[in-house]
Amino acid sequence: MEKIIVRGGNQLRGTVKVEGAKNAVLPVIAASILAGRGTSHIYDVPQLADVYTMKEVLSNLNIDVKYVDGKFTVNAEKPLKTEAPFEYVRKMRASFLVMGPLLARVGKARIALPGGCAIGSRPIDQHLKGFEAMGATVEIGNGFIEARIDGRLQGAKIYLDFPSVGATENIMMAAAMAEGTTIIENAAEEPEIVCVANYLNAMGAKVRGAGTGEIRIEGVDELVGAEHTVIPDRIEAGTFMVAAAITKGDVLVEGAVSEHLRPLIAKMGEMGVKIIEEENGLRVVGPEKLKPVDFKTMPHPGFPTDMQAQMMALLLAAHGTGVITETVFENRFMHVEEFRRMNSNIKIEGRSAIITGPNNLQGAEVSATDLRAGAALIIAGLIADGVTRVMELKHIDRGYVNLAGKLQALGADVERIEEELEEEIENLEAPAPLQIKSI
Ligand SMILES: CC(=O)N[C@H]1[C@@H](OP(=O)(O)OP(=O)(O)OC[C@H]2O[C@@H](n3ccc(=O)[nH]c3=O)[C@H](O)[C@@H]2O)O[C@H](CO)[C@@H](O)[C@@H]1O
Ligand SMILES: C=C(OP(=O)(O)O)C(=O)O
Repeated sequence: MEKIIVRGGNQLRGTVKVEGAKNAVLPVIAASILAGRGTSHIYDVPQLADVYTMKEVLSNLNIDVKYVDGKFTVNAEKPLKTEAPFEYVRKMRASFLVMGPLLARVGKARIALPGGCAIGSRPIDQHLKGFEAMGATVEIGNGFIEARIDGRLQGAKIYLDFPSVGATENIMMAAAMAEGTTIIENAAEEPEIVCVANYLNAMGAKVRGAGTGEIRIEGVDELVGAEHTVIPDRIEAGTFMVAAAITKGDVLVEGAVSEHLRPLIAKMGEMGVKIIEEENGLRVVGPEKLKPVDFKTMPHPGFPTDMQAQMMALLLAAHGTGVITETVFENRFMHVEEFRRMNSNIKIEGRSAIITGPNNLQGAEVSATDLRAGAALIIAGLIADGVTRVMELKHIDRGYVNLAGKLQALGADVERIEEELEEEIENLEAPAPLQIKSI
């Protein structure tokens, strides 16, 4: 089993480059199913476990997919299969994003039910409500959701009860080839939605208003393959920003887009972190003494839930008490137990975590309960006394390319290692037992 080993105490310095956004590339790859003609070329595709899972999902649908050197090529001209089995959906909930495109292209999709995950039950009722409003029938049974439509999906007005990112994307993709106009009200406004809409439009779709709460999609008869570059990953960028700040470091996060990071920049600024906009990214300079802040996670442009755990790590180092309220997911505080193993003072009251610092963090063996929790534990390890060992790296690999290597390049004492190898190194380092010869 692999683990990441962090020895605290080093300041981060230098430049780190941000990858293409995981949460944009997954729906973009799903959207490429809509092209009945031509090949799509998608650039800046990060080498993540989730990208490989999505590649498998598409191959399984009889789609030709190639992924070489950050470029993803998709050709969906052959007759499509319509099923995404549990082995994929279990690994990655975003597999469910193929439902909208399949319904639009072939009028049928059978996808395994996503089920719950570490951060909450995560229902998909808003996706299904959208498809039903567009005329599809939806049946659930034997662990699958099957949606069908005779003929084409029909444009509809759909009000989302919550601005769900996935539901907005799934409905937007389905509506791109529906008959007539679809209006999504209370749509999610995340930058990733805009990235998907731009790709759809490059394929010939007519999507307007992405990035606002009302998206208007005029359905077209056909979409064709197109070229598209994925936006930089604002959550990866934010993760390095926090890592730089906690070590009182000075790091240029190359490719970070300030427009996508407003809530994080504001809150880190309130904590005393200096964030300077440079031509090619954001430079982050950590202060001697961090101040505490309160914040609530919210849909964009509110504070992103995907940065909550990393910011909790930063609050552990702040002088005073800060309160984090998680409103997007009902159970996204699994990392608190792991932080406690590192000697931290955190209280949970309902949906809020109360963090009092500064904490004298101690290295410990901890588990990445989800991908952001994993990143947050590594960040805490950067200032902990002694050695932090982070396990369950499969979660981290879903969303971060070479996180340990990138931190190491910035000067952190971080390495990724096989458990057996660590034992061997420890044995080598241990002093040889004293030999007493009998006379
Ligand atoms: C691949 C991807 O892009 N993942 C992101 C996406 O996930 P995802 O698209 O799954 O997140 P949603 O915005 O859909 O979910 C937000 C909340 O709405 C609820 N909900 C959602 C859909 C639905 O039909 N019914 C319902 O009740 C969820 O349980 C959750 O409590 O947005 C989340 C919120 O910013 C991020 O944390 C994830 O990193
Ligand atoms: C929760 C996340 O992703 P997913 O929706 O893919 O689980 C995340 O990226 O933090």
